[in-house]
Amino acid sequence: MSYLRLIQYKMQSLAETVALALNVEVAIADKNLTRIVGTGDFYTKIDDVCADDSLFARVLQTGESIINLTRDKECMKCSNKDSCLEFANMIYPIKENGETIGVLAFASFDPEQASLIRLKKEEYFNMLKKTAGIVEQEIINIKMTNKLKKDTTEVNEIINCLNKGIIILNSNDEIIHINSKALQILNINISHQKIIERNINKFIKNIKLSHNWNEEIVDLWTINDRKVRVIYSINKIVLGDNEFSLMISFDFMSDIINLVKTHENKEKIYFKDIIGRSSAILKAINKSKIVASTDSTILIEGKSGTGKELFAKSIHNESPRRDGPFIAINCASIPENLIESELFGYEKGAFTGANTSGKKGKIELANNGTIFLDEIGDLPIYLQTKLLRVLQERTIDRLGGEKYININVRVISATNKNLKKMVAEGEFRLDLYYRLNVIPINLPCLKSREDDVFLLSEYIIESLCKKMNKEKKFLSLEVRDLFSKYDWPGNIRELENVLEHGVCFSMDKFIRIENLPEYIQEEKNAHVLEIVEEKSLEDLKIDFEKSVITKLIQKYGDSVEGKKLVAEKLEIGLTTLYRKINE
Ligand SMILES: Nc1ncnc2c1ncn2[C@@H]1O[C@H](COP(=O)(O)OP(=O)(O)OP(=O)(O)O)[C@@H](O)[C@H]1O
Repeated sequence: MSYLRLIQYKMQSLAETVALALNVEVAIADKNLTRIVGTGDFYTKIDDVCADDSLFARVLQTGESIINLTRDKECMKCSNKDSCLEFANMIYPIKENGETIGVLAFASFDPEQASLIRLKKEEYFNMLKKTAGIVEQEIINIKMTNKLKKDTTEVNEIINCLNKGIIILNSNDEIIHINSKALQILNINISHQKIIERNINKFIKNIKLSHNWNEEIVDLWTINDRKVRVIYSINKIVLGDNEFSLMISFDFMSDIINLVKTHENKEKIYFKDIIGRSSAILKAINKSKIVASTDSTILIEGKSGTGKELFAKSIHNESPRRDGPFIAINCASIPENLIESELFGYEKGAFTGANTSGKKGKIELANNGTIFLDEIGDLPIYLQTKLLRVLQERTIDRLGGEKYININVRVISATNKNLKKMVAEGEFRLDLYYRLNVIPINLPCLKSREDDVFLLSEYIIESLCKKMNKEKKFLSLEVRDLFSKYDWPGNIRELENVLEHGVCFSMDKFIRIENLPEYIQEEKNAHVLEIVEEKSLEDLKIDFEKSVITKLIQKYGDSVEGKKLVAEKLEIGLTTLYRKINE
């Protein structure tokens, strides 16, 4: 629809006023030569299309005005000349951005009117020009209004998409935009329309608007007599003519904390980050890769430090839920009286000390993602029943809540306890055990993982050296020997700790026994005693000689120069040293 059409009624009334004041008839035709406004004889011809060889058409084509006061040769070219009743007319182009989009005409249908126009030609032409100017201005206004409406809709659309509360104020601190998240956070029982143009202080009592711009501020706002802890920032937006508005963006502090926790857990770990080539670990990785693409409930069993959390994260990050949250909760590390509210959340006022606005539980936070229930064997038996319902019905009810909330989570649980034994002893619900143990994944302990201890050591040492800004280090032969004999009750976590100690205290490129924590060194002595009891004195002498030579070569180097030094230290000839090395 053309802009002229949009302002048709307004222009009709303008035309009637002008016609009355000047004693002429007025018409406006649009770009398609359709008459859209008309007074007098023109009125009955509204919506008629003018001839395309008419004067209207010519003004449209050339963009030049025409004054035709005598029905002279100008009219002869018009195919409508025989039925035309006009005695005189003047036509002016209506332009928008330099383009002619219509025409405005003054015309007379009786001789008296015509002689008036002829008499006051200049004044009439001036009025015609001014009236065309009014029409053009009106078009600009309607365009601006349309654009503003569109901009407002766009701004609203944009700010509604933001996952933050956004309020925009004008220079009188009145709300001119507010997004749905803000309405939700403020929990104000008032419609969007009713809040617009109301002063911000009516809703947020103690908001400080004169703060440093763009800085994140943590503060307590009073909303509906509730104190709410928020983090907010204010940006000043300068509009034309020194008009400015303020944009307040804010969040509940508790939401931010939950978000941070969620992201902490969402550290991107994939199967490729799980180090190991032993058949036992490869079996676990392959099984996990297959189940990652499904939504099945998984139970990861393994001793402490075997990588249960690492597996849970990899499964999540390589599952269709990878873009959703990964929320971990350790059932053993939270005091028993807090587990229920941590897991299931609570409604406001559910118990003394509860957050006044209620709180989402971890399961609810994991909606559309994965909940990782670590150390599930430590979940108190009365909560096992509640968890069972979550697994069966996929709904939760918050503490003190009256309604069930639908949730869509994948459950991965982990344990280092023998759940089957716990079931037999009545410490774990059998039905819950079956629900959790749909796909069991068993993680092998480090001791049973063949040479993985060295592969893992290499990987861990490399990342530790990078972290500590040290040159690349290697395990000495003695340490390798110890590592392969040690039981590793703390599995990979223990290996990480032992190596951190080693890297920290090693002064050259080898990590030696003396660089390791003392309890491991004692372990070595225990092994020595075992060995002493098992071997003859002659064998022990050979072993000792071998370890001394190895150590000295590690210290002075494998070069001829290094070996000369070693022979000197041991007060033996170089040939004897070579023979011993060969032996
Ligand atoms: N295969 C592996 N490759 C690399 N790092 C590993 C591997 N397995 C475990 N780790 C590392 O060992 C440490 C312990 O792993 P994780 O926390 O996943 O074990 P866990 O079985 O969940 O332990 P816990 O039962 O004590 O909670 C982590 O730092 C982890 O990155």
